[in-house]
Amino acid sequence: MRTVATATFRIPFTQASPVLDNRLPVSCRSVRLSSSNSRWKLRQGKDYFAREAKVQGLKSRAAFKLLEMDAKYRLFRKGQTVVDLGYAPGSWSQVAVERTKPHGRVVGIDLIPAQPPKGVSTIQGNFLSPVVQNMVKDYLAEFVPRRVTTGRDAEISEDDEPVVTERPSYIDAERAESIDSHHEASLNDGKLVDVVLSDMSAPWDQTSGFSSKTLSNPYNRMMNTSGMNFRDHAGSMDLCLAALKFASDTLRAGGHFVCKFYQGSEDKDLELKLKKMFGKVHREKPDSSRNESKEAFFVALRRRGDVTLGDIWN
Ligand SMILES: C[S@@+](CC[C@H](N)C(=O)[O-])C[C@H]1O[C@@H](n2cnc3c(N)ncnc32)[C@H](O)[C@@H]1O
Repeated sequence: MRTVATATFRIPFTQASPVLDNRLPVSCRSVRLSSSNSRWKLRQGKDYFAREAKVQGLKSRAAFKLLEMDAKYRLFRKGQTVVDLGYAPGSWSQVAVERTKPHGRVVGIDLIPAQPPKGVSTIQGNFLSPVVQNMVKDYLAEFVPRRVTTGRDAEISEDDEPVVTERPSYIDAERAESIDSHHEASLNDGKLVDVVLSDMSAPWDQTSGFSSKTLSNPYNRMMNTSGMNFRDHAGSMDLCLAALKFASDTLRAGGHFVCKFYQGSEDKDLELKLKKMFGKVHREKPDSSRNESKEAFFVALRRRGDVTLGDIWN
């Protein structure tokens, strides 16, 4: 698998951009009023994270949201399998490739066609469709090698803190390992994914610029909120629930789940569901997420292997 050429990403935690000048030149002011597209471009130009993404070769400023969450919760490890739902244009996938190399696997799914970032396998389709979800599962079953899990060995990485325990006898250790690995194998049956990410949000319908759209620069079709809070909230709940169902089928015990949502009346219910399936659940609003946006993220850590969808849906 190919890997991203960019070295390490820097995470700016403080919004160091200078105070923006409201007194724009007349030409800019007229552009500002002309179309939402131009407004978006103008805002991106002034945005610290958007500029920094360009400098660091990241596909979009969204990368910094995931980098912040990873810095706080250590979501990734070397060699993991990551599924990135709504990956386009691909900055989260870039982060996942970087953090899981070498030997990591990143699979991205998106509605719209986009150039996959280096090292990422992608599927184009509507993730709300069961056909597309099955396609992703088939892809994983075919291309992700089953991890040979011997007791706790497979979970230990060099990042883990050393744990000092009393050594059991050889026979006890063999017996415990066999029980552990059988139990774990049955819990992880068909579950091949270590981290499920979802940054999905419904793209705007494209109304202009059809002739100038390219695969490598699809971003302005992905400006993602309708401006109607309830519609954005309800749409994001559907996408999060689809992502959670998928995670329930594919995420290994101990795996992590991150999903974007637009805050509203139903997010508490989603949080309760997540709390039943994961050891710890955090609500996050990263510094790089725009203040004026109602977007936020659930970071759900350590999937409980014995909890199924039936247990959390009441
Ligand atoms: C904010 S963008 C994701 C940005 C991405 N995380 C990055 O870092 O580059 C949201 C993406 O979700 C995708 N999306 C929305 N609904 C979807 C669905 N039902 N199935 C697949 N992708 C979807 C959109 O096409 C869009 O590309």
